[in-house]
Amino acid sequence: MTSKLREEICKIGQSLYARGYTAGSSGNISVRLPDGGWLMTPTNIAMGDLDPAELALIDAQGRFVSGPKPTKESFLHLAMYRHRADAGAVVHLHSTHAVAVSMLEETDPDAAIPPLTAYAVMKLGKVKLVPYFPPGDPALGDAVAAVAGKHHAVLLANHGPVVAGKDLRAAQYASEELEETAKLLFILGDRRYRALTPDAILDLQHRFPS
Ligand SMILES: O=C(CO)COP(=O)(O)O
Ligand SMILES: [Zn+2]
Repeated sequence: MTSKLREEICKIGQSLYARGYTAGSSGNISVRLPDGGWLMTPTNIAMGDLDPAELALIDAQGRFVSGPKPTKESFLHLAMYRHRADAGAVVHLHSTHAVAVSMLEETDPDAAIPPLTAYAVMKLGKVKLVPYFPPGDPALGDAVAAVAGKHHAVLLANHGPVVAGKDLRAAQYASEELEETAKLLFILGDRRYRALTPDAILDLQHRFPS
């Protein structure tokens, strides 16, 4: 069970890295274990270089158990889980277009990604913009904790998205949807566009309850 999860974390990390969803040593992944603990990616490693035997194990109390030193954003992941009992995995990326959206003055802090497509609405809900704090700063965890109960997808200002899902695939798919929707925003640029109407959004929420 754990070995399958370890392989899945690395496979998805490698896939995200290979397709340019996060670069350098940025990004991290965590998965909740059946015993209440977590597997987390190590700090300072490219997602393309993840090794199933080299993941950090954290216990149900959030204490480091074994493996390499976990991501410096471990408290940020734990903040998401603490406020989302349904979350089985969290993905954090520095995906380029989403980071760019996080810096735009015009970005709505309560709905950072507009409802451009059905999948953006279905996979993300309303994306909350969280103010800037340095990576690894505990204040970042507090800021995410404050909004995690209402938002499973948040965008850290001048940094990148943090997305929780019921399992790792769900968190991956939602993270990709966030980046692709941010990319659409820039493709549209200054042109006037039609986003989904409130009625269309309600209809999607009814058809695809999260
Ligand atoms: O994205 C990152 C910091 O925000 C990467 O940090 P880690 O290498 O510690 O996971
Ligand atoms: Zn980061």
